[in-house]
Amino acid sequence: MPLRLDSIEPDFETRFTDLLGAKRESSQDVNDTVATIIADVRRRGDEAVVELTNRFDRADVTAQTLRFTAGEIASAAAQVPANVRAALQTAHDRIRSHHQKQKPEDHVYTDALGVTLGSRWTAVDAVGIYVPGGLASYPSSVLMNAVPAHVAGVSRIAMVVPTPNGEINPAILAAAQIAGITEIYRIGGAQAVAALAYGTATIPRVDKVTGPGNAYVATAKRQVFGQVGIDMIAGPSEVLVIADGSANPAWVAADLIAQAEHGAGAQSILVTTDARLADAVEREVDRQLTLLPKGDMAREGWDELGAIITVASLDEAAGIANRIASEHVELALDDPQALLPAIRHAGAIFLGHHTPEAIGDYVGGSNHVLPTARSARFASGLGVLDFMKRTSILGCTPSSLSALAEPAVTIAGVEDLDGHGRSISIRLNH
Ligand SMILES: NC(=O)c1ccc[n+]([C@@H]2O[C@H](COP(=O)([O-])OP(=O)(O)OC[C@H]3O[C@@H](n4cnc5c(N)ncnc54)[C@H](O)[C@@H]3O)[C@@H](O)[C@H]2O)c1
Ligand SMILES: N[C@H](CO)Cc1c[nH]c[nH+]1
Ligand SMILES: [Zn+2]
Repeated sequence: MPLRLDSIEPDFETRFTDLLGAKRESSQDVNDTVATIIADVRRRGDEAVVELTNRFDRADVTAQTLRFTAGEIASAAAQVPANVRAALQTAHDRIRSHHQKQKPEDHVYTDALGVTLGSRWTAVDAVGIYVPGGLASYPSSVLMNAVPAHVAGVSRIAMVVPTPNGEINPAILAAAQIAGITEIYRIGGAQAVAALAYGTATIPRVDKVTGPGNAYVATAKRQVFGQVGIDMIAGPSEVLVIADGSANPAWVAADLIAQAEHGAGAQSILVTTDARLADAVEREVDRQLTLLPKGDMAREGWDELGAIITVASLDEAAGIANRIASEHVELALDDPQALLPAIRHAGAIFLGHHTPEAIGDYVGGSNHVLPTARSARFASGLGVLDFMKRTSILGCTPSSLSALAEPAVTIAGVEDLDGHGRSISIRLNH
């Protein structure tokens, strides 16, 4: 049973706070397990990666087979039916055209004192993209990671993907082929993140690791941050649907189930102004779960972390959505534009009855790698800028240096850094 809350109940705040705390990206157990795995990979390199991969994925790899060969990629991709390839190509092209619009421009100008100021964008040299593959397989996540990296101009893209029982969905490799990825390793979990961050004999280290994954992957990214860059914490999926009486309960239920089926830690929440809709959606979820092959997994998620919250107004619904800061927020309303400005914290917002979140997972064109676990309060979804960095440019002439010297030397003095002051004053009148 999902949690049922009504904002007029006296204990609402306490129960809502419990709900906010319920979805923890990583428990102490996961933190400890991940720290041990990372330390092991740093110490023993390939040997640890192979051992952990065979233990967690039952994959039967050796250091020699960690990397897919060009022949393996080509023959797996060739097995993919033409309609699947065409669908992946459509997704690729739409993601690419949207992400091309995110490319930032350099700018340089000279201010009134004659100081040249500017910002220059350059790509990260080498990135590791994580494609999840434990409970489900995600060809779409190959594209969501690889396309913005290419658009940014990254020269080396190394992809990792777990192969449970030694198997890979050929569509993963077809997506990689479409996206032009050739360096692919059969590894997942914390050991893959550690190998990318620290490097092994077989897997050269990268500068940044991106991509979604389960709690082990999200925690590993958190732990290697600093050694490498990371995009964000993109852990188990979430959706929050804001609906009023205009919503179709069957459609809302289908969207809640779609996130719950991502498995462990996935969370689906409905916030509605209409008590009758709340009851109808709860009944619909139960009915539809019996129709799905993966209904059991989705039911587990719905029972464990699902919630239906009844509120008095759409403004109140927006306030609750902002406090939860969900990965996805759907506005299942006749006039979604009216509420849009009020939603400030969300990884992605889906407008109106005809925009199910799943269309964004695949072919909408926007990125599905999005911040989870309330990190949308401060983080954004994956995009071209995640694969670039900005360098500032500064240039003084003799006269602009003279004009700025006095305040600069003064500040150096109050910081008691005379060497700084001297490096400025030594140039004056030259
Ligand atoms: N936020 C996003 O943008 C986004 C996008 C797509 C998918 N997702 C999420 O990605 C996740 C994919 O999870 P998944 O499990 O299917 O694949 P995964 O690739 O993330 O994780 C599989 C790996 O987890 C590790 N693992 C599993 N159990 C372990 C244990 N007990 N100890 C140590 N390591 C262990 C193994 O190494 C395994 O290879 C889902 O939670 C889904 O919601 C998020
Ligand atoms: N909803 C997931 C997180 O945004 C992404 C995904 C990929 N495939 C299906 N769903
Ligand atoms: Zn999804």
